[in-house]
Amino acid sequence: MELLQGEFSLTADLQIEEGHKIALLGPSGGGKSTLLAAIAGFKPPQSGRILWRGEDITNTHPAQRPVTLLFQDHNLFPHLSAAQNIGLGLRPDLKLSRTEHDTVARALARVGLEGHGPKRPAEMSGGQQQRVAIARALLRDKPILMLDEPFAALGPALKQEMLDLVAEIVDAAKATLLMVTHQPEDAIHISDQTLLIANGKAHAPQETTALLANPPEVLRNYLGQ
Ligand SMILES: Nc1ncnc2c1ncn2[C@@H]1O[C@H](COP(=O)(O)OP(=O)(O)OP(=O)(O)O)[C@@H](O)[C@H]1O
Repeated sequence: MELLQGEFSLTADLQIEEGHKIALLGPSGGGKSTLLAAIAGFKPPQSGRILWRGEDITNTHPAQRPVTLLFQDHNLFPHLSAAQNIGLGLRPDLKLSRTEHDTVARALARVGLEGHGPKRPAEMSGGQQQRVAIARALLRDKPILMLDEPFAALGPALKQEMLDLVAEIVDAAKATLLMVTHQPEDAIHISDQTLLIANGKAHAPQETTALLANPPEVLRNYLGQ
């Protein structure tokens, strides 16, 4: 597919195999967020198609796509509590059953926020807010989870913990993960494949360790090697 955006054009001619955990790596402005937005249905391509399990979803409404997309920030509704924000992942009308309330409580505990359910985002730190957003994304149970630099606001220890949690949940659900990161060590930590995007071209995913052991020039420049 090809997507035009002002002066910028993104081309992506590639296939992603289900069940992989894929890091998106490449220079700022290269098109990483644009690719995720195209897959999620927020930016329509000018030409080409996006297929999911052989079905053309190029014109499918974002809500109907098999995808959850989590941004670095602006993920939570400020007037809702942490528990309500998570509950939205289960039921958009928030009419939760007792079992669903329990699921929300477990999700909060899972991201280390037991007892924080009644708090509103403004009463929480940036990292705590992001953990709430992650809890909701994980509950949505879609086959593709896309994270756009999700852990930038977290300290190193917490970031490792969250990467491990995401990996564990993605593996358990046999889901596919696409995660934008600027940290090669995060790519090594969580991904088995890495998709390089530079200068508006998305390359086919390659094995992360092999790619980073022998990076092409554009990746070497980006990594400062
Ligand atoms: N709404 C827009 N209108 C016009 N151009 C845009 C728009 N949004 C982004 N761009 C341009 O598209 C290009 C790709 O942006 P994109 O956000 O996908 O890059 P990125 O690889 O995610 O960068 P970063 O690592 O800095 O987040 C950039 O050159 C950017 O200036």
